[in-house]
Amino acid sequence: MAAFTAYSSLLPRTSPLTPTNLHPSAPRYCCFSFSDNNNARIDLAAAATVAPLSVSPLQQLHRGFGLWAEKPRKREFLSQTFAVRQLTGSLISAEGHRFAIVVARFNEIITRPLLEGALDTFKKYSVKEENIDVVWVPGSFEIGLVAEKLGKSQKYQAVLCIGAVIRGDTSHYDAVANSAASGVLTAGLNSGVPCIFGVLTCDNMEQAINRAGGKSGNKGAEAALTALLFHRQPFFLECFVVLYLSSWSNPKFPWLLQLEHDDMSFRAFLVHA
Ligand SMILES: Nc1c(NC[C@H](O)[C@H](O)[C@H](O)CO)[nH]c(=O)[nH]c1=O
Ligand SMILES: CC(=O)[C@@H](O)COP(=O)(O)O
Repeated sequence: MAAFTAYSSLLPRTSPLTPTNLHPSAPRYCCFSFSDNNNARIDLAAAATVAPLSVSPLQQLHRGFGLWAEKPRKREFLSQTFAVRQLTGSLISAEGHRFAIVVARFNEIITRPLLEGALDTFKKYSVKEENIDVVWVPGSFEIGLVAEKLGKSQKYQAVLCIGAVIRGDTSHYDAVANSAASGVLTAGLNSGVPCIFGVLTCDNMEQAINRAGGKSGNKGAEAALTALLFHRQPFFLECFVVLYLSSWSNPKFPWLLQLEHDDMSFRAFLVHA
């Protein structure tokens, strides 16, 4: 049970708590799936009870939004947040995690060292080579399309996007750079999987060289670190529960969502200030 900390990563792809047929008074059944710290997936068929938090001491204690998990018998406190929430990712070991990298061939002299920087970083954090898929695309303009497909495949914890857009004589630069940025953003939003923006947008080749392992570091390595950190954000878990609750509950009332399972119970609370 100790594996379920605030840093447990809920896989956002799962969790069909269907708000359509919910009523606050009745217990509901749902399927909840998340991973422990070793990323072993655990699927819980859980009974979800949703009830108003009418008890005022609880309300005072838990103002804001938070969640915790506990063993029914031990009441072991695992994670809880109060009105001021601090959500961080964890950077311990990413062994067993899978990542995809989409990399643009255009300006390969820059994108290849960015890719190598990313691969080095993944290796440092124990991501196995066989758990990394690299997909080459013609240019940065094409990255978003492929990133979205990879994200939607639900095979990866994050999709890292690498490219290098270098200014020429015309306004073409702006079109490619902006499309790459919005493509990667859209891929993340549409797939629910973190799509990390590791696309350089430089005024000249010198700036690009400096950022591909030169005097300004390696932005591919930095982007890989972001992928490692971001996919462990408990944010996904909380975000999901908030969406679920807010889709039907009356905002004037606080609610408690409780998911019961043989081994543990999992609760989220939402108390409007
Ligand atoms: N000029 C740059 C491009 N241009 C190519 C486009 O990305 C795209 O492949 C083409 O327009 C076909 O759709 N790509 C880069 O990654 N960097 C550039 O500087
Ligand atoms: C992305 C670019 O700006 C570049 O490759 C295109 O150069 P140009 O504007 O000189 O056609």
